[in-house]
Amino acid sequence: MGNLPAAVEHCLSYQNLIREHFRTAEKLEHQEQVGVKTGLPEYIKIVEVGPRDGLQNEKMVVPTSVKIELINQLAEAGLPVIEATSFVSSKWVPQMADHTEVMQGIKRHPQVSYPVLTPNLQGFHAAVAAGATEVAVFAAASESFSKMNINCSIEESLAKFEEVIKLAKYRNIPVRGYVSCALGCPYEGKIEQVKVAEVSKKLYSMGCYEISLGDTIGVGTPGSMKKMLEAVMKEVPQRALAVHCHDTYGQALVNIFTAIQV
Ligand SMILES: CC(C)(COP(=O)([O-])OP(=O)([O-])OC[C@H]1O[C@@H](n2cnc3c(N)ncnc32)[C@H](O)[C@@H]1OP(=O)([O-])[O-])[C@@H](O)C(=O)NCCC(=O)NCCSC(=O)C[C@@](C)(O)CC(=O)[O-]
Repeated sequence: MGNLPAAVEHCLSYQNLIREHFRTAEKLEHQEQVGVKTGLPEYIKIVEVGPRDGLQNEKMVVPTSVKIELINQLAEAGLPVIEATSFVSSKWVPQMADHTEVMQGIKRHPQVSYPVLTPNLQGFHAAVAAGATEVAVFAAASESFSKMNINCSIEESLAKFEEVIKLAKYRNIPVRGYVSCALGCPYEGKIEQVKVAEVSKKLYSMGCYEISLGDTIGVGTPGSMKKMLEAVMKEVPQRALAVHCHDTYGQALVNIFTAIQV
């Protein structure tokens, strides 16, 4: 998965992150030429999401001290970005109810950034109060998933995210954007690529510095990944795109590899 020491250069503060983002963009521009020869980039940014996306799915709530130790060990292992928790309703996701304690308990490494999920202004305020310096908003390309996940339509969710992004910009806090169901939905099945591209474009236009395209239920294949990315790349610059692949059917690695090649 790429050149880890280069990835470790990633920086925590907004200024450094943005600087790094543009530096990455330069690297990527260079890679576009290298890539023509090798088909593979020299640099891959890894966003570790286990403490949030992994632990939110555990039936038993993992003790806060174990979460903190996990995040600290992931940082020690050299990961540049560790999504630490989410500031969502504890009625909806009890596994993340200890978000504030987690954020305040971890040892912050200056080279590591610790983004957290914030679905609305309430979550954003709580995240900032807990010490978050990067946040992520999470939309979906499926109306049914949006309703089931965050209790509102895609359009309504984008309005809430716009408020978060505006305030985040004002406070110099970078915002990452997710688009769930980019390759399929648990309720609607196939999702049109134009819808994925449309939601991605909206989040990017609002100010998300990176759009992570989620294969939420792991139904993607190399073929569908390639087509979806090609559709999204018409609307969002390639260097601002990431993929988030669930391994439900053992296809995550090959899908990630396809995304890297694309
Ligand atoms: C979005 C809400 C909050 C809307 O939930 P809602 O019930 O529609 O919210 P509301 O505004 O009507 O408020 C109702 C109650 O929720 C509270 N509330 C309102 N906002 C917050 C907040 N931020 N933090 C804590 N509490 C909150 C609010 O204070 C109120 O409390 P009450 O008065 O009833 O006591 C809810 O639906 C929710 O928390 N959903 C959880 C969604 C979630 O975490 N999903 C998993 C992450 S997404 C994901 O995994 C996909 C991803 C990112 O990994 C990519 C991929 O794989 O595709």
